[in-house]
Amino acid sequence: MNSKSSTIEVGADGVAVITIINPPVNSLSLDVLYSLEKKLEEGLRRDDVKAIVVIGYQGNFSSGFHISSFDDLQQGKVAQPKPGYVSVDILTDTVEAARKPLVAAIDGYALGGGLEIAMCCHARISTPNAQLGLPELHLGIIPGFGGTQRLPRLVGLAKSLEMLLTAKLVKGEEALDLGLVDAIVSSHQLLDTARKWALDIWERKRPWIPTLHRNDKIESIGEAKEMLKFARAQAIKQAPNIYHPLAYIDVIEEGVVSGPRAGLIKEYETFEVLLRSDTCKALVHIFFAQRGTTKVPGVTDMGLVPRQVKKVAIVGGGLMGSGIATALLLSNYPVILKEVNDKFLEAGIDRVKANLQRRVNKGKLSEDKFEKALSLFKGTLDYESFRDVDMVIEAVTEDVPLKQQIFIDLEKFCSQHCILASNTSTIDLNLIGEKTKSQDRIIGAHFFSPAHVMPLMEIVRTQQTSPQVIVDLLDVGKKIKKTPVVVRNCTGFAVNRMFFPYTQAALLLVEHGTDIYCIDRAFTKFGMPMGPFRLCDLIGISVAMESMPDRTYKSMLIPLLQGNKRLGETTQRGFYIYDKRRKAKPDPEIKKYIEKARENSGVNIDPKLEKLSDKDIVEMILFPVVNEACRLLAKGIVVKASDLDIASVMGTGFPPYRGGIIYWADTLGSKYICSRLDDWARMYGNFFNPCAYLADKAASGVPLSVTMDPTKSRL
Ligand SMILES: C[C@H](O)CC(=O)SCCNC(=O)CCNC(=O)[C@H](O)C(C)(C)COP(=O)(O)OP(=O)(O)OC[C@H]1O[C@@H](n2cnc3c(N)ncnc32)[C@H](O)[C@@H]1OP(=O)(O)O
Repeated sequence: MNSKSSTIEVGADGVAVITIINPPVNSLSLDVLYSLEKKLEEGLRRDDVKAIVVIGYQGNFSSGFHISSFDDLQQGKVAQPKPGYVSVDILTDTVEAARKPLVAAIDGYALGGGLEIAMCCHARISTPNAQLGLPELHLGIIPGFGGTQRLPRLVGLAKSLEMLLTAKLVKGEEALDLGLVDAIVSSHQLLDTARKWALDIWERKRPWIPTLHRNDKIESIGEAKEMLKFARAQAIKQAPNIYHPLAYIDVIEEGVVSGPRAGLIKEYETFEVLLRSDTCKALVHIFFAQRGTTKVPGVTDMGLVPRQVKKVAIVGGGLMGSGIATALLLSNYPVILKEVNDKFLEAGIDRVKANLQRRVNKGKLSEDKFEKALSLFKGTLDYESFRDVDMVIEAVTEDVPLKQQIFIDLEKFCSQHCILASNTSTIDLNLIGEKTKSQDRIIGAHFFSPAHVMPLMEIVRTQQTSPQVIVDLLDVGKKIKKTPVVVRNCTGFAVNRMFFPYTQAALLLVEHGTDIYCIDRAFTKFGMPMGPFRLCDLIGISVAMESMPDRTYKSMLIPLLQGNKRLGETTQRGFYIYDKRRKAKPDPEIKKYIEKARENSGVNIDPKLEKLSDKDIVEMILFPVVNEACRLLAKGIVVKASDLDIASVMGTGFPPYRGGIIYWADTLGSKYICSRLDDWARMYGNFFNPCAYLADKAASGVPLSVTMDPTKSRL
């Protein structure tokens, strides 16, 4: 059997079973599609075949078009079928219009092109655990095999808009309620039921209506137009910089107004354009970069098998500790939470309960699962119950002697195989473990607040951390649905290292005359969820990199604000003022603080910086971030540039459709970035000095993402 193909097997009942094969998730490469086309034609031609069942190999229907082929198609490296060939010629005019019924038997994933093939069939049978959806939005494209026309005809416009514009997947039961599938059966009954269903259609015992011609679910033109108008306004509001959400609406509208055939044509024409867009290229980069974070040379390529972590203990029930405990409980890990006294323990337990309860209130967790999570959760005031845990995550305040003592105690009480992790965001892990002999099993598990919500986890390894422990933590990370980025031990790791220059550059601009609120606006226009000052108010002002005085801009504004208890949202005042509903409003009073800060630091207003364009604001603040990211690459803190792209997107809110910090920088070119930093360094000081890595890349014209041997770094 070719691992990228499809097979056909005709049974004595006259049903041909066509299996899509491309493990692990049966994505549709051009090879697979061509093979599928041949098998479909064979099934339709053969006299001994009455009906056809389409199924995916080993429990997954298909995860859709093969995303790795996008690059080849974009660059014209492969001969591709004429536009619309798959969508119209094959799926619509051959499969859907066939004189033999086809039934899709869906288990596992039926996504993108996979679900589109299933929707062309005359019925769909699914298992309860199957996941169905059209997640093309995340790739900067629209479906290209008829999904924008068939989904609304199966589930109605409102639901299809929701599924398409949020890339939402639905499970078997919901798919049945919606009308996306026709029956739900267990995995072991799937094939038999689908065969029987196909024969029933052939014998006219069940309806045989092509999906494209169904009109029982789709709204009238008038109603549809209203709904699409609303959806269009929402899409513009939510993502003004990107076009493809609007393309969904335009293409659906064409189908509603001019008929599904016209909709299909507009769909594939639009698909072809979007496939070649910068947004698609950046989002596909993010797709693979995200999956690439778990591939760490010298660690994950050594054939190590993750050991099973059955029970976890958390030390410290504050905001971070309780968030981490929540994340673990939600993935069914038994968790012990340790605190120093009854009062703190109770508060920690209450935080965890409140986190879980909020999920129940939002409909994201059933009462049963809430009870199950709580039954796995225990509090303690000593280390006695730590003897059988497989992993401990320390999450106490950033206090070196305290953490050192905790690790001494952990070494005493935990078994020898137990992973000893710290959630520190600033302290050297070697220092934390200095007083133990367990350096090989000490590792950083740096979560971002709120830990049960934020998707990123930095896994920090020291020179001594064993690869086995890294592999174990990567596995736990996957199970609790975090995207891990493995970093080496250094000040601030990857995310905070990039975050420091971000806030400092913003403060430098303000002290030289740029308006705070103009800066924040420029960043929301750029695509960040909020600007640097609004973010500072939300998370509290970050500690400067004292250990790097050569590139620390010492703002006088921060101490002034802190001195007046303007600490951000928590005190209802910071760079903004906040009402009771935490809505931010610019505060004219802030001017007084800025003037005082200028006076204290002896900085004058620079007329050029007073009226910077949005583009210049973004560059003056983000190029120092790029510069710091280059230092991380030069030092080998991360193994590949794409890890920083993921860290920036998931840790700092960098817009994914710009591909992450280094990807974005490479679209502008290192030469341009370096020359601008050089200019600013001359005008505003060392803070902007380009590092050797960046300067080298600029001189040689090599993209920043091409990493060099860290041992040769001049940093
Ligand atoms: C014309 C059409 O309308 C256009 C399309 O169909 S575009 C494609 C639409 N489909 C998608 O966007 C689905 C993308 N895939 C996913 O979301 C997830 O992979 C999944 C939910 C299917 C599975 O998730 P999970 O179990 O966590 O496994 P995950 O690690 O992501 O995937 C397993 C492997 O399959 C690969 N893969 C998954 N779907 C793929 C696809 N559509 N194309 C190419 N590779 C794919 C992954 O890159 C990964 O490869 P690796 O092991 O070398 O890193």
